[in-house]
Amino acid sequence: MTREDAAVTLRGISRSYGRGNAAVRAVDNVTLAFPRGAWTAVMGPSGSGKSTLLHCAAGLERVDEGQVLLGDTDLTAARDRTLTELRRTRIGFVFQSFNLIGSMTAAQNVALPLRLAGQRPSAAVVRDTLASVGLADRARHRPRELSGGQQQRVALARAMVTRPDVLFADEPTGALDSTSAAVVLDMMRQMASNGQSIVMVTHDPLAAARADAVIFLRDGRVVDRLAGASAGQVAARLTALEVGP
Ligand SMILES: Nc1ncnc2c1ncn2[C@@H]1O[C@H](COP(=O)(O)OP(=O)(O)OP(=O)(O)O)[C@@H](O)[C@H]1O
Repeated sequence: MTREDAAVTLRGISRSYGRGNAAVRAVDNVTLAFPRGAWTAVMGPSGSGKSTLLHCAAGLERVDEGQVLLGDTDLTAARDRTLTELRRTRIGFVFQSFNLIGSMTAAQNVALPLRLAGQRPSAAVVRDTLASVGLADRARHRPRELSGGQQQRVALARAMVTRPDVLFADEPTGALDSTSAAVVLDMMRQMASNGQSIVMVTHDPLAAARADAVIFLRDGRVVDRLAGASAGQVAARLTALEVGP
């Protein structure tokens, strides 16, 4: 894959926590490209470094070694201010716990990234973005007045309103029942089909099977990759890694 085809390129990245005997190499010399316009899932046993990898790729955390490129932009060389700006304008993030602001309506939550970027969001943009996740009629509702699935859809709309280069998702269906999860995954599938690059960490083989490809981590390293796999194939691979040598 050339650099032009990659939404995010990781070159020999490592990230450790702690010092001395207590040091943990959460991500260990990973080289990987997340293709542009594709949905990639990241799986692996608990503690294999999935969240750390995602946070490093999204510029939420610094790497100790190696290089992270967002398109052509070197995040590792960026100063903190530049990185904050890049995160606001070119990266979208959704979390397991939604992270909406409770005192704001759905529309205000969706408008927030544009406001933070110094723009005055038009009502039409906010309305259209909420409509794209099927929540045009919930614009004035606050998070506590919405179901978990609806809250995650507001979070998706908030992440997408800036038209980010990459949408990062950390366990986006982890707090949802299976019906709400399926709706959220359908929306992410639609976004990917429209050309949105997505990188998603998940424990759920059903969620991973909706992605175009699945990367498997163990002990901070990439150990396998499946493309177009069924949920059963993904689950079997994950189980083998969890019990493997
Ligand atoms: N802030 C931190 N301080 C110390 N150690 C950490 C920190 N964050 C992660 N680690 C360690 O780094 C390793 C990888 O953690 P990480 O959260 O990236 O794994 P994960 O695959 O996302 O796990 P899970 O599936 O359980 O969420 C683990 O051993 C973890 O204990």
